[in-house]
Amino acid sequence: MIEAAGLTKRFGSKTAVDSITFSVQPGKVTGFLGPNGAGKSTTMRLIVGLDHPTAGKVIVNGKPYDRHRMPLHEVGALLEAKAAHPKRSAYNHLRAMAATEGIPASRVKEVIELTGLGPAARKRVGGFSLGMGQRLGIAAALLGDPQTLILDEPVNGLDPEGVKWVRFLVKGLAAEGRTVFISSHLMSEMAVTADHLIVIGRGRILADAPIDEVLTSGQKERVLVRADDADALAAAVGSPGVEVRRTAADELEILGLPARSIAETAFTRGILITGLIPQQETLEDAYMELTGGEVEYRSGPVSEQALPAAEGQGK
Ligand SMILES: Nc1ncnc2c1ncn2[C@@H]1O[C@H](COP(=O)(O)OP(=O)(O)OP(=O)(O)O)[C@@H](O)[C@H]1O
Repeated sequence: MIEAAGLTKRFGSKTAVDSITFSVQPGKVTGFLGPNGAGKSTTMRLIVGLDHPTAGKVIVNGKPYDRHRMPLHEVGALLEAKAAHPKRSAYNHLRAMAATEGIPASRVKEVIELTGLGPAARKRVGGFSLGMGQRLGIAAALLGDPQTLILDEPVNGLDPEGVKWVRFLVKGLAAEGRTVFISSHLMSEMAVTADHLIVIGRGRILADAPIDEVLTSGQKERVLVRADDADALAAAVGSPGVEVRRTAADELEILGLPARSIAETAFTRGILITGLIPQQETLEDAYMELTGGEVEYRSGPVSEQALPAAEGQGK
């Protein structure tokens, strides 16, 4: 179990993590979701003692991370891919880690098998793709067969097969009663992987609830309606709590009323409805609703002048 209380981290004038309190329970996958710069990695680094809080505290399995005598057996963490020495082979990297806590070579072989690293295990880590680096990071996290796993964006760089594999792996680990805390900026991934979600934006917790609750909270019914006289319909349905947007000359998007009551209103006013389509709120809509005001880096329109420079980057 992970328990944070008033956890705060400031870098100069920047507050990366702003007095957050939460607990991550064993036996389920808890997703840690938030846009870029929300404070996910910083929180995870605080949990495993790689950074020290400015205020508040966080404990794992009852103690601060660095008070555990055999931390690899307590907490496995994937914090940044390719944390290994580039000239070392994956096998030697894992062996060296294992040696620090007396973990046998047989376990190193096991995690290599488990993470599909087999064919690359003797190759230098420096030549690894992002995906292979992620697999190695996950192998390292699993080495001590820990009760708690903390994985920062584990599907980053993985191919679809790899993404599925991570999903299956973390669900299996949670089903064994372990605590699994996994960060992502992708709602779609969390929706199929996590049982519980903690949503963070600008260092603050925006939601902390079972996944189904997060996905359905704050949803307003949304219906797309086509009518011969859209103006008359807009006037007829207008009331506090109902939002009406004009999407075309004969089309309205109505929020806050079920389709049936729109149809009834139109019927009693003699307005002909030619289309009535209830809209499903997408996962991304739910996510945007939660994090909308809390995004640090917002995409803007790409100007034509900006394009050549952007193309030149990374070459
Ligand atoms: N060492 C540091 N020095 C200064 N600012 C930092 C440092 N580490 C993180 N920050 C800032 O703290 C904020 C939170 O960063 P963090 O990396 O924790 O976010 P994140 O949610 O993990 O984002 P991403 O999804 O982009 O990895 C950002 O504004 C970031 O620029």
